[in-house]
Amino acid sequence: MHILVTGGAGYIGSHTVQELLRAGYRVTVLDNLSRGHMAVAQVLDGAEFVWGDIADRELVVGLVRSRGIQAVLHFAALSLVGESMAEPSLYYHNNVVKGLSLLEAVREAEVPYFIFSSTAAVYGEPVQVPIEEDHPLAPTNPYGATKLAFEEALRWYGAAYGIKYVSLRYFNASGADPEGGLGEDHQPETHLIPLVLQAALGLRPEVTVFGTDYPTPDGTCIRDYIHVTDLAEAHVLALRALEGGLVSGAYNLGNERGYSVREVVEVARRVTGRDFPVVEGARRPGDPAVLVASSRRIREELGWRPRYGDLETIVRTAWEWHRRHPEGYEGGT
Ligand SMILES: NC(=O)c1ccc[n+]([C@@H]2O[C@H](COP(=O)([O-])OP(=O)(O)OC[C@H]3O[C@@H](n4cnc5c(N)ncnc54)[C@H](O)[C@@H]3O)[C@@H](O)[C@H]2O)c1
Ligand SMILES: O=c1ccn([C@@H]2O[C@H](COP(=O)(O)OP(=O)(O)O[C@H]3O[C@H](CO)[C@@H](O)[C@H](O)[C@H]3O)[C@@H](O)[C@H]2O)c(=O)[nH]1
Repeated sequence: MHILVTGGAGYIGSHTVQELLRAGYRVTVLDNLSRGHMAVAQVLDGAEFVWGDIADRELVVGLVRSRGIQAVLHFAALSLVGESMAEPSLYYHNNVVKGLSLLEAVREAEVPYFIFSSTAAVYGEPVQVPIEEDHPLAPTNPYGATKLAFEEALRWYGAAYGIKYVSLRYFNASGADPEGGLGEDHQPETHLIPLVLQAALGLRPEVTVFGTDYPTPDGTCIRDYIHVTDLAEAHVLALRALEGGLVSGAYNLGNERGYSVREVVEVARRVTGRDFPVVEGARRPGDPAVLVASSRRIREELGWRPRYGDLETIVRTAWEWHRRHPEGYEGGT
């Protein structure tokens, strides 16, 4: 089966392309490189890379028809909570307007299967933890709102046009390919674990804790960190399940265990054996206090089992990559 992966030059998309290739799928990546890395193509040399935009409907329809594509895995998006609060227009345009254009191309070319990268941010501030899939959907930031808008469009397109889909609601993706070829490299970096590791490498003077007055045991935000390879494997499972007749729907993906910002810093100090300055700062607008998943549904229905579930392992795999690629992909693969 031939798969189109949008955003496959980015962090989670590239790790998923690797798992798809290992599982024997043929893969074409579509990425406009607005946030991704051409160097990923050297690591994933079994995949075809096409430089283009998801909103280029003619290009997408042409790729689907010429390659006989049967499934689209849609990672391409802007995905930073803070940036979305400052620039909602960017987020509505890229994630919703361009996303809908992609969906139109998928409908026109009659692609049967679709997997969407959704997010814990669709839930907003949890009314109960761990969060199950039927938790109210009330995003607290434009990023989550745009992801929810696309999820809903997909649901209605699925019902009306017969597209079989899965929306995977990831919690905090982290870690790096344990075999060392792929890692996390965002420019600028805003994610906690790579920032902490860059501080441990001496590439940043300090780490700032965003908010110490949250209603949590140590006052800092709690998140559920999930290894990127475990996420990637969930896509392969979801794809196989769709091929086997799975009913469309949404699944959470997290480790069902929350860590505070301070706990992440402590784990990073232990794993790296290095100390670095940590300063306390203001809250970052749009951040919910606690996000912890229940992944019961995907475990029970698709048999998903995380292989790299504990935070030390997650941070260790990320550390291995950052140590070898202090300047990210631009420093060479
Ligand atoms: N990183 C996380 O913790 C996390 C958590 C939940 C959900 N997600 C979702 O997972 C997906 C991937 O996240 P990531 O961290 O790998 O992000 P990323 O920025 O590393 O990758 C996104 C890729 O999409 C590409 N892209 C963006 N807009 C495009 C467009 N219009 N046309 C073509 N390509 C385009 C970028 O160039 C980039 O390579 C996103 O949809 C994100 O919302 C991420
Ligand atoms: O310098 C920093 C960076 C982050 N944080 C905190 O660390 C936590 C994690 O932040 P970050 O790594 O930026 O991830 P999130 O903002 O939680 O968002 C990620 O996880 C979401 C799902 O939970 C996804 O939807 C998003 O795409 C993805 O970026 C948050 O509480 C931040 O406030 C800090 O305290 N200091």
